[in-house]
Amino acid sequence: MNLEYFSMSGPAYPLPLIAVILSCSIALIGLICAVLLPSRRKIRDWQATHCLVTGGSSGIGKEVVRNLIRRGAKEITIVARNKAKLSAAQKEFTTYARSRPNQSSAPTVIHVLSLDLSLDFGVIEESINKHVAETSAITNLFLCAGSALARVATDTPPTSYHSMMSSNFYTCTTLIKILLPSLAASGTSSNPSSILITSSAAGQIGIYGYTAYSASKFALKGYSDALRLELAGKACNLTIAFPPNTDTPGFEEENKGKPEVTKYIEDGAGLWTAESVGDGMVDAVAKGYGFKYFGVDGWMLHNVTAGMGEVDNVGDFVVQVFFGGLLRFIGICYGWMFRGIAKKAAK
Ligand SMILES: CCCCCCCCCCCCCCC[C@@H](O)[C@@H](N)CO
Repeated sequence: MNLEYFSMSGPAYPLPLIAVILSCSIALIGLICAVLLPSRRKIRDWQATHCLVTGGSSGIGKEVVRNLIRRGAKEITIVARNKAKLSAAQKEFTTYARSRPNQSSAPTVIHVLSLDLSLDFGVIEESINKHVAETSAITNLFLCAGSALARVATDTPPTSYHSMMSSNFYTCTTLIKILLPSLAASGTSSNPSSILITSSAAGQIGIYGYTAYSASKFALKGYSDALRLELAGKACNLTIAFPPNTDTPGFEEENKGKPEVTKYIEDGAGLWTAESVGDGMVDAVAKGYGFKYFGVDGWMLHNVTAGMGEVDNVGDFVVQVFFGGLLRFIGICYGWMFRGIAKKAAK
């Protein structure tokens, strides 16, 4: 080999050297990713699924159900408390399923289950088991139920911490405890079962006015990081989603009494439609992604808060390993800005 070719003396010579170094680095990163990143299993046959969706009668959950119908899910069970809302949703979804274009399979069968997920574990377990016995085993779990309270700590009643944990966190842990054994057993490598947990962008960053809400959504992140390890080697995918503000009836409700500082900070990430969030979440589940974030802010937040969590694609691996410092710097600047806003409001 003519070493002069690589000498740094001429202006054109470094180029081949840079190209070699770049190709070797890309090959090395590719190799590391291929060996270390968990392999993603796609859901290929929705016609073999029975999806259980919590909060499926309105907001993001409703859009999740509509998306599953369009994908041709065989059965969907919607769990919610309000019987009237449930039966209206069942009617609406059944009509939607029958009118789905390009039907190559039977329309989705819609079941409803009226259940208060804050009840005792035993009561919920009995009701779910009875429903499964009357229908079929649940293969895909979509945990979309939840609520938000936006109050500063001094205005947050102690009971609200319990109610936030109850509606956002325990609803998930209870259903996963009941259904995990059958979910793990029903998945195969060509058609894995799946669990979707809905956290929030406020489950990645503590936001002014969300002491109780952020805490309950952060809890889901810790829980899912631990659960992901338990699922290693099982044909059951776990996806956790971190939506920003979403235009739903629940959002309208939470805005009543929300501190102005909270509104100002969260408005920065925009207001997403329930349809785009619901579709995005089901798409991530279908593709077997471990994490679902929304927009550029979501992308930055996900990568800057990755910590010791798993990486599920090459892009995130490269960003977290090589640009982590830069993102952290941007994060610190955002932090200064949020602090400045809160200080100004305090005055
Ligand atoms: C490294 C860069 C970091 C970028 C930070 C961007 C911050 C964006 C803050 C987004 C807040 C969204 C909060 C969502 C709250 C909803 O879950 C809640 N309102 C429920 O409806």
